[in-house]
Amino acid sequence: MAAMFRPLKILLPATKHPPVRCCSGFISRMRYLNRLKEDDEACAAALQDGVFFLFHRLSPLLQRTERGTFRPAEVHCTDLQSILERLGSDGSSVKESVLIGCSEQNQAQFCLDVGELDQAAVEEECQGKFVDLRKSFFLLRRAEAPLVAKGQALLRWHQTSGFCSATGQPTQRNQSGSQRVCSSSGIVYYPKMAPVVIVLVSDGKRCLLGRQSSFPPGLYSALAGFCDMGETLEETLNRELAEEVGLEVHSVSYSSSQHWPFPHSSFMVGCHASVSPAHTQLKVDHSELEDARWFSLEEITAALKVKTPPRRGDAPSLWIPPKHALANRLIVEWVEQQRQSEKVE
Ligand SMILES: NC(=O)c1ccc[n+]([C@@H]2O[C@H](COP(=O)([O-])OP(=O)(O)OC[C@H]3O[C@@H](n4cnc5c(N)ncnc54)[C@H](O)[C@@H]3O)[C@@H](O)[C@H]2O)c1
Ligand SMILES: [Mg+2]
Repeated sequence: MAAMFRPLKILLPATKHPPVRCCSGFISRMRYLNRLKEDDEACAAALQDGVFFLFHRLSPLLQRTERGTFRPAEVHCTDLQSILERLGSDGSSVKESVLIGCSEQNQAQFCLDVGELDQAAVEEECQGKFVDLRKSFFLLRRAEAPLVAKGQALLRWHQTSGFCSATGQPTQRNQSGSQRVCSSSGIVYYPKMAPVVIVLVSDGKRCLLGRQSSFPPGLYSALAGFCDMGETLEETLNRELAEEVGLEVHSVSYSSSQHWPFPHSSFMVGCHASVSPAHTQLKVDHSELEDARWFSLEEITAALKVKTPPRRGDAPSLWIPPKHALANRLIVEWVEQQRQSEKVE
């Protein structure tokens, strides 16, 4: 029988999600940002007083804090101009920055790739280090990682969208970097994200995780798949589970979402789904997944305690995606739910 899908519902109390910002400060910031996106002159003025996150060939610049943690280096516009001058640049590249946000102090935030400058010289000037995005994403705090990922995704989009796919003519960006327009046809291009559904399936006592052969040893994650053209989220979820593990689920609920920068920009929609304990047999498609298995609460609890991936030569042990990944959030939510239902029983 085909799986039945109820409308997606919010699984957890709203307090588990980032608070909805309802103060007037938030509204005015959002309106200011929207104006900067649309109005080239206003954005050019904001560049003169903005803060900049620097990248070198798409790797973000990080600084070590006194506590030994990492944060993205923030450079004020006037400091940036002097640094560029000292490194022999005329500063014209600043207008290639992309707008990524607005601080609580209403200061516009931009990202700039200084890939044309000597990497070590910029690092010395800024007392930081350019670190590959995959590494830096997991070194940063949960609040900062998405900002850096967003900046890198936008910079990458501009670097690869210089020409119109209809006319082959150059495209020109607006000042904020929120769009590009073909100089010949006027076609407007916006940054693209690929929608992906990620789902944690439970049979009531165990949850289902899988691994691709490209994953590091021992790493298992919730199952994920790109949406095909024309599909609803529920249809993608249904198809992916059928394709990858031969399962039909009987209920689906929405948890939360995230922008995922790897390997390119995806918009990940996280869901929970259930199967009845009588229909848990897996038929894994090994062309897609190296392995998929049901894991008990004890196994998942132990995996959540693994803070660093096992090193080469260590005994193989289960570990799951780190805390910035939506898969981790789904797994933590499932563990909380299991513990709550254990208390009730
Ligand atoms: N944030 C997280 O917690 C988390 C966890 C697991 C997976 N992911 C991400 O989810 C994404 C999808 O997972 P998957 O690899 O299992 O997907 P998948 O099962 O759809 O298989 C990937 C294959 O789908 C095809 N494909 C179709 N549309 C595509 C598109 N727009 N872009 C790229 N490939 C496309 C390609 O052939 C590709 O090899 C991956 O990029 C992965 O990084 C994120
Ligand atoms: Mg998949």
